[in-house]
Amino acid sequence: MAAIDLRFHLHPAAFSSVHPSNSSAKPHRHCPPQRVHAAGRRCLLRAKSSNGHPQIGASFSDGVLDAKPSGAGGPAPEQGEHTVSITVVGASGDLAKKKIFPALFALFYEDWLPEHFTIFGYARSKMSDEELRNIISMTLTCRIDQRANCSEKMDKFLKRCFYQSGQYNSEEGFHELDRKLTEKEAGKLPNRLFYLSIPPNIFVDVVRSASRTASLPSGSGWTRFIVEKPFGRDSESSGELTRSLKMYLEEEQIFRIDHYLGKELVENLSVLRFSNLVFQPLWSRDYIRNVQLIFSEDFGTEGRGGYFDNYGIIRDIMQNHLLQILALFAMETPVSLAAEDIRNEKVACVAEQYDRSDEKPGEIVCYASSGESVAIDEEAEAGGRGGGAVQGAHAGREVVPGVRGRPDGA
Ligand SMILES: NC(=O)C1=CN([C@@H]2O[C@H](COP(=O)(O)OP(=O)(O)OC[C@H]3O[C@@H](n4cnc5c(N)ncnc54)[C@H](OP(=O)(O)O)[C@@H]3O)[C@@H](O)[C@H]2O)C=CC1
Ligand SMILES: O=C1O[C@H](COP(=O)(O)O)[C@@H](O)[C@H](O)[C@H]1O
Repeated sequence: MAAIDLRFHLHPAAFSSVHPSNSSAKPHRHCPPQRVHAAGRRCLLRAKSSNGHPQIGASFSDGVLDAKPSGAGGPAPEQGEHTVSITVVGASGDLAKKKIFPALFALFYEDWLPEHFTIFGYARSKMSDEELRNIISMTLTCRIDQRANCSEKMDKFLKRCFYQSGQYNSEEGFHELDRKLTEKEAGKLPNRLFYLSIPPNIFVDVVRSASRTASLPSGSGWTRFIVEKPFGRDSESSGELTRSLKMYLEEEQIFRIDHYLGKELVENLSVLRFSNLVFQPLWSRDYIRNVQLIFSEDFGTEGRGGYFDNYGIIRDIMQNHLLQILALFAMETPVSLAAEDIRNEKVACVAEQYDRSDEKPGEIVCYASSGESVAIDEEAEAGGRGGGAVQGAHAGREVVPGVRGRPDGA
């Protein structure tokens, strides 16, 4: 069976400016991390997101789905019962089935969803509410610590799930969705979230149609959109995507998601680094010789062939998921855990790799599939070899926009 195996190799010299071996070279900025303690639950890092909402909160725990008045779409009313409607656009797809519905169920199971909520699936495929429920129920698991009353909870959850079929680029389907959402909101103070679980080439169509017909009027609750990566295939198309989205939305309404940042192991990386006196002094090129971030899947491209042909596996997971982990691993201590400060340190760290590639020591080496090393370099970029698909056991050279490096000895 074909497998995908990408390695991200970080040379120790990457630490050189980040953690100078001569500690007098740069004053060390100390910032103890703050954590949010959710009663009875694990500790979460508190980080403010770039659009003003708490970063963890932006993943549903506070201010987003608990329907407190906040966010774009006008101030939500202060009093009365609130309700939140979550529409998963692309509900028939892989991500929706594998991750989004199970994640929503996990939130429901742990009582993180507000009392009044409704979930809608939206896609072109024709299906009834019952058919959607059947599909969803196959992937729901009680993956949480306590599994008590799991099937009972699943039934309750599924009863709150509905389906609306429609096109992405026409307003008709979204009109009908709006009608059904209004019916379910039943006079409560509404808030609406649209999760775009669709290929990126139709993001703007959906935002245009949904914002015109199914978003809440100003003065009512908020309307927000979660956008999945990839955010374009290079910086030009990424800028174009943002400009297009902003024709219909305020920045505060747009939430860009990288689900790797929500993985417990990745979240814990910051805790491990900045909360441990044992590790802090050791986290430098003096003590770490080699770091490899390995992305490995034990299955083939499955339904992703067309997508990989357009974007490539490197754009799919490397210049987002793996680069984020690399940055969290190698960045200098941020002045605070506000998202802007973390982002600034990540950018500095990645820019450092870029700047140092001419001096040889800073390097990012990528191995695709069978272990063949893939240099991310300017020469490849100039040659225009971008975005080839990684399928089966062999991979071509690919270009990561804005990142370059060299393999050992090159
Ligand atoms: N799959 C994953 O694990 C992850 C995916 N992502 C991102 O999430 C998004 C969705 O991914 P995924 O669910 O895998 O994608 P899918 O290819 O499964 O597409 C989702 C749905 O979109 C509709 N669709 C697919 N292709 C087209 C098209 N060319 N034109 C119009 N509609 C189309 C289909 O629904 P219908 O025909 O019923 O309308 C499909 O069920 C992508 O941006 C991807 O990069 C991010 C992280 C992980
Ligand atoms: O973003 C993506 O990630 C998944 C892998 O996610 P994981 O949480 O299962 O590790 C990958 O399969 C998909 O192609 C990509 O778009």
